[in-house]
This record gives sequence, C-alpha cells and structure tokens, in this order.
Amino acid sequence: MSFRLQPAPPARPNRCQLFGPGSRPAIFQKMAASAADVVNLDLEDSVSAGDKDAARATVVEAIGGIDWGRKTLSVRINGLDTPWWHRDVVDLVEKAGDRLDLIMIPKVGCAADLYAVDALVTAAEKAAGRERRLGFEVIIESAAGIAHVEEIAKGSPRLQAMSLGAADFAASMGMQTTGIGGTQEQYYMLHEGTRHYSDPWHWAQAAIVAACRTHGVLPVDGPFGDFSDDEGFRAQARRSATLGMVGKWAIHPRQVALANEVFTPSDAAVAEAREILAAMEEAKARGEGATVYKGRLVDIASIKQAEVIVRQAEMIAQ
Ligand SMILES: CC(=O)SCCNC(=O)CCNC(=O)[C@H](O)C(C)(C)COP(=O)(O)OP(=O)(O)OC[C@H]1O[C@@H](n2cnc3c(N)ncnc32)[C@H](O)[C@@H]1OP(=O)(O)O
Ligand SMILES: O=CC(=O)O
Ligand SMILES: [Mg+2]
Repeated sequence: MSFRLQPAPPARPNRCQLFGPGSRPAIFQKMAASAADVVNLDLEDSVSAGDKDAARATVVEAIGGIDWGRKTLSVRINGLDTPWWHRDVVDLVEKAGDRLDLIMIPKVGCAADLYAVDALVTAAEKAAGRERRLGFEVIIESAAGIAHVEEIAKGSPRLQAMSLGAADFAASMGMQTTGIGGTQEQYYMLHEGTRHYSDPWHWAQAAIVAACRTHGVLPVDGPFGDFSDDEGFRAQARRSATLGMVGKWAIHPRQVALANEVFTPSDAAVAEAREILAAMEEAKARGEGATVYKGRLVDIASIKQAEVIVRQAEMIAQ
C-alpha cells in the first residue's frame, strides 16, 4: 500500500438503484416496496420539459409522504446547463425534509460542477436548518466526465457514488449506437472468419472503478435499456461486478432481482473466501506468507481479495 491509504467507500448496500420518472407518482409505492437498495426519483431525462415543475413538487411531497423503509433515497436533479437545477436543489433541501439521503447530479464534467452544487446545498441546508447533510452521487456520461473522472471522484466530501450513464455517454462520445449498454453488434474482432465480441464500455468502467476506489466512492454501472433481455443484463452486470463495481441501475422492476442476484456474492463464493482466510490463518501459524489452496497459490494479497467478498456478504446480511 502507498503511504496514502485507500479510503473505504460508504458501508451500505448499493446492488440495485431502481429509477422512476418523478412525473409518475403511481409507481412510487411500487418502487418503495421493491427489493432495490436505492431508489432514484428522476427529475431529469425521464421528465419532459413541460412537466419539470409539477414533477419536482410531486417528488418533494412523496419523499416525506411514502414509507421508503431502509432504502437509500436519491433524487436525480437536472443538469447544470439547464434552468431547473437550482430550483430542484433549493426545493429539495427546503421542503423535502430529512428523509432524503442523496442528490444525484447528472452529466458532471469537472470537479467545479460538484463545487457549485455543494456551495448551493450547503447554503440552503444552513438557511433551512437541515440537520442531516445530504450526500451526492454523480453520473459520468460525457467525454468531459470520463476525461476528468479522477478530479470528479475527489470533488466533494459529500460524494458517495458514481455511475456510468451509457446512453448519454454514447451520445457525447459520438458512438454509433442507439443501444443503452450491453453488446454492440459492430464492436468485434475478426479471427479466422469468426467474430469475437468486445466490450466498448469496459475502458470507461475501469476508469470509473479506479477513480472511485482511489477516493472512497462507490462505483456503479448505469442503465441497461433492453429490459426484455435478462441474459444480456446479467452478462453486462457480471462484467461490471468482476471489474469492481458494486451495483447496477434498474430502469424496469424486472431488473431489480437480476442486479441483486449478480451483486450479492453467492454462498459458494463466500464459502470459498472463508476457506482461503482459514488456509492463510494456518499458513501464518506456520510462519508462512504463501500456501496452496485447491492447487493454486494463495498469499497475503489473497486475504484482501477474500475479505472483499466476505465484507460484501456481511454488509448485505445486516
Ligand atoms: C438513460 C436514463 O437516464 S435511465 C433513467 C431514467 N429513466 C427512467 O427512470 C425510466 C424508468 N422506467 C420507466 O419509466 C418504465 O419502467 C418504462 C417506461 C420503461 C416502462 O413502463 P411500463 O410500460 O409501465 O412497464 P410495464 O407495463 O412493463 O410495467 C409493469 C409493472 O411495473 C410497474 N413499473 C413500471 N416501471 C416501474 C418502475 N420504474 N418502478 C416500479 N414499478 C414500475 C408498472 O406500474 C406495472 O405495475 P402493475 O403490474 O402493478 O401494473
Ligand atoms: O443517465 C443515464 C444515461 O445512460 O444516460
Ligand atoms: Mg443520462
């Protein structure tokens, strides 16, 4: 480890973030009753321009009016290039009450975007006498966002989570696709006449994970648009989990169970992690730093790998 230690991210489950338009209150109760760890009420791109004010008022009322249980409750505000975001922030802080946990800032392009929202939230919290500090989450979904991902990850002490937003990201990057996440038909290597598909989201996900892990922020995979494709969702989510992301958005309720399945370590994975820890305890008692488990090397780094899985399982079980 460097002299500068890697900070731990917030210790709360974030396997699935279920989204719903703030202009559709008929689904709020269903979102609250879902198995998602996080609920995101949206004021941004799922709400039309003419509905912004009404949706904001509806969301403000629903935050205190619905029993959200133990869920992390987040509202996605409008982008900093719009005429709506400052009213979103001020009304949420002044009128929504203490139940709101997070504000999600979309299309963040530089650390100054967080600075601006932090300044407004801080002033509004003081003016309103709000006792619980709001946390932030951001979406990396533009060329500028990914170019400045590390400065964004350290951009505010309020920042808890960072998601990849595949739809806006693809648009901003000029990618030739209308798909939201998943396999892209044109992104393949050709070997002896056979197509081998590659993952165009991989590099951005890896950059997000590295920035988040450096600064103690939860890395999250964003939307998978084709909600009729369960196997496509699973494949995307499994890649994200393997890379170090902690969860994924659901843009339809049927995706919640899929995300929870992938981002909850399996019983077999937890059992194996515990066996590795036990094997390393025995090795330590023998004065050894390395040993053999099921025919493969395990050493002191393996303890940290196994602890990742055991910690995830224990946090989810709480
Ligand atoms: C690129 C991005 O920015 S993604 C983030 C922003 N986008 C969003 O928030 C969109 C979220 N999703 C939705 O709005 C909707 O799920 C849609 C528009 C995709 C589909 O909505 P519908 O056509 O109503 O879906 P469908 O008919 O399959 O719904 C099945 C049931 O789930 C409910 N439901 C639909 N969406 C949601 C949701 N997001 N949360 C909870 N329940 C929901 C429906 O009310 C319906 O309930 P019922 O069986 O009791 O009648
Ligand atoms: O906001 C999410 C996205 O994919 O764009
Ligand atoms: Mg977006």
